[in-house]
Amino acid sequence: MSATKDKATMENSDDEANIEPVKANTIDELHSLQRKKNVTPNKSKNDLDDYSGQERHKQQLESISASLASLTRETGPKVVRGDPALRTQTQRVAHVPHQRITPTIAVSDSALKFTHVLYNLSPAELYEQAIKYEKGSFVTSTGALATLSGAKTGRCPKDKRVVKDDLTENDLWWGKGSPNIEMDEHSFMVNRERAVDYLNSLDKVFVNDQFLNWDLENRIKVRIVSARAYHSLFMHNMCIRPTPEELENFGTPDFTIYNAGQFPCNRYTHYMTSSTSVDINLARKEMVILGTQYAGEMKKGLFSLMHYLMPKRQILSLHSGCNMGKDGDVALFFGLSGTGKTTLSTDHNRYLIGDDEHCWSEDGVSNIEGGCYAKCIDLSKEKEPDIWNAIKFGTVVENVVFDDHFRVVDYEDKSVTENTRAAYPIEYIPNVKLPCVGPHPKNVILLACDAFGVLPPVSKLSLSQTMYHFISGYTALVAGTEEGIKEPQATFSACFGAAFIMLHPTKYAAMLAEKMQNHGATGWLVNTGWSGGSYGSGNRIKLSYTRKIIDAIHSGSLLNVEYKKTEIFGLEIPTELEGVPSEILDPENTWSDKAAYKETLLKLARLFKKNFETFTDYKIGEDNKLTEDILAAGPIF
Ligand SMILES: Nc1ncnc2c1ncn2[C@@H]1O[C@H](COP(=O)(O)OP(=O)(O)OP(=O)(O)O)[C@@H](O)[C@H]1O
Ligand SMILES: O=C([O-])CC(=O)C(=O)O
Ligand SMILES: [Ca+2]
Ligand SMILES: [Mn+2]
Repeated sequence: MSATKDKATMENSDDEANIEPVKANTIDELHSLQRKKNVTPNKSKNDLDDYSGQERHKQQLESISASLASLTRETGPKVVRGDPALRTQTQRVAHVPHQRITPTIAVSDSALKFTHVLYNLSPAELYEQAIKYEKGSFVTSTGALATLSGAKTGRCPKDKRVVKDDLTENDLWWGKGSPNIEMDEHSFMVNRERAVDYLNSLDKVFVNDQFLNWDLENRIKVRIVSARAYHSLFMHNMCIRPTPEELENFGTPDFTIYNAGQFPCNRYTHYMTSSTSVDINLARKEMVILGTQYAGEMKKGLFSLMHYLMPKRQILSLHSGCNMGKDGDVALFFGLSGTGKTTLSTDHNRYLIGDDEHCWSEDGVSNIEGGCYAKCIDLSKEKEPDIWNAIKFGTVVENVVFDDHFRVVDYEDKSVTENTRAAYPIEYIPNVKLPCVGPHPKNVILLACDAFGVLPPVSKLSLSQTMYHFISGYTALVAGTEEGIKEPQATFSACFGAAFIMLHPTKYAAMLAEKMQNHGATGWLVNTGWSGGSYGSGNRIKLSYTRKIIDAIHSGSLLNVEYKKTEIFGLEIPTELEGVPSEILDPENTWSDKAAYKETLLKLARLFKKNFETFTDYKIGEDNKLTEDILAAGPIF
């Protein structure tokens, strides 16, 4: 060790004459040389040098200040760009001399301080912020940023509120089964003020200006104001990232999220039932988050917004994955959480358009997002190589456990939660389709993870069956996976995303039926759940088998095989499929106890029937015949 050091010193002294003297007098000056100025992506080369650059910069700060404005005080806070802790940075120079107002009686304490705005920071900058200031932030062995989302490790649908006003009273779906729990405008403003005051009380906030929807004609500009680098990096990955030019001309956002998740709502506020509240106000084009730091609330809040805005433009919003084959054949993958949208749309032989949220317009499909949000529990390199490899620098991994020294993530560890997640930019998947748009779908695949083990691994659906299952939105997961065997829990979630829809499910269903009819798409029901018995006696269908099934759907080969009809559900099932043992194609074969099979099948059929009762009074679109067909397409017993 010391020998090497001596050698190095000697070599250095030999060369000494050739070495330039350090261009700094102090260590701080040396550090300041490390960072090149004016190469931040959101400044063009002449920005800040010329008048228009300064003007744009000023407008941007004013816009952010307006976003953060209190509605009971007169003005927005004084905002300035840059991290208050970084003394040597150029950004520290306050470019807002015009805002130097003398305090008057109407100005509150928060208007006397500057709120530093960290505007569209890069992943590297956000890593530094997270590691420095947010407990539980670590770099993993593959370079991802591990974070903790706090007490909430999943969404809180019971705490979601939507403002009921003249605009939304008739438009939206309210009441039984609806995810839209009402609140009034005043209570929204109470929560908004609380969030804004909290954010303004901080030294710094993160602001992301980004886009939703790859369909340029229907792109939505969103601004996310948050207090955590974790939230900013998550949204950087999940929304569409603007180019420097697009950011410069961003202008006023169409929708703004105030994420004050560290701070609770006040339970004495009308309509609040816990200290968590996730509030959407469509008229104000705003969303407020209090009392939960789970980042998925932002992603799915924006999805709710799209479920309102897009149908108004005759565009169908879909809780689905989407990919495209080499020949341009597009498939949609609908399904509730954990049924395989991300896993199956990420397919090494196909182009990924998106894993979770899409739009289907007159022109075809488009992804709403700029990233993917994959479940990580039990993630394995050989089964899901593309997702595995996407967990690298820039990716946020939430609530995973890793070893103390090498920071190698143990994907099997559920110590924090079973809902561990990775959020990465979509281009981290090698065969992504950029821009994330495609032609009209050829196949519409409905995924259900049936822990009862009675649904066939694959069935071909008629249009009315597709609509019946789309409106039902069935899956069955196992409640507690640890303490012994528990009964599977059936979940019905209309349109495979009842938590996010805004209008009545039949509105989306009618649009889907029309689009599928017009474009000749085929519907399929794929069970990614149990086979050979219910949870406890059977096993989850091997992912490799499901992939073979999906391959046969994509290639069209499954259209040309022999089918037989199942009893009760009346599903058309293939008798043979290459690469999949024929006996598993009919679930009845895989149950040793035939009576138990029949009983479980009937039990599930009754659950379907009961769930559908709420929809029997509704007409699907203008077509009476279709409505009748859909009602007849359910289980018969
Ligand atoms: N046969 C199978 N088919 C699909 N997924 C399977 C299968 N067997 C096991 N899995 C596992 O099930 C999970 C499916 O999760 P995935 O992330 O794809 O859900 P998702 O539908 O995208 O849900 P969300 O909307 O919550 O993101 C993965 O962890 C995957 O490894
Ligand atoms: O929103 C989330 O937390 C995860 C998700 O994609 C879903 O539940 O559909
Ligand atoms: Ca997913
Ligand atoms: Mn989802």
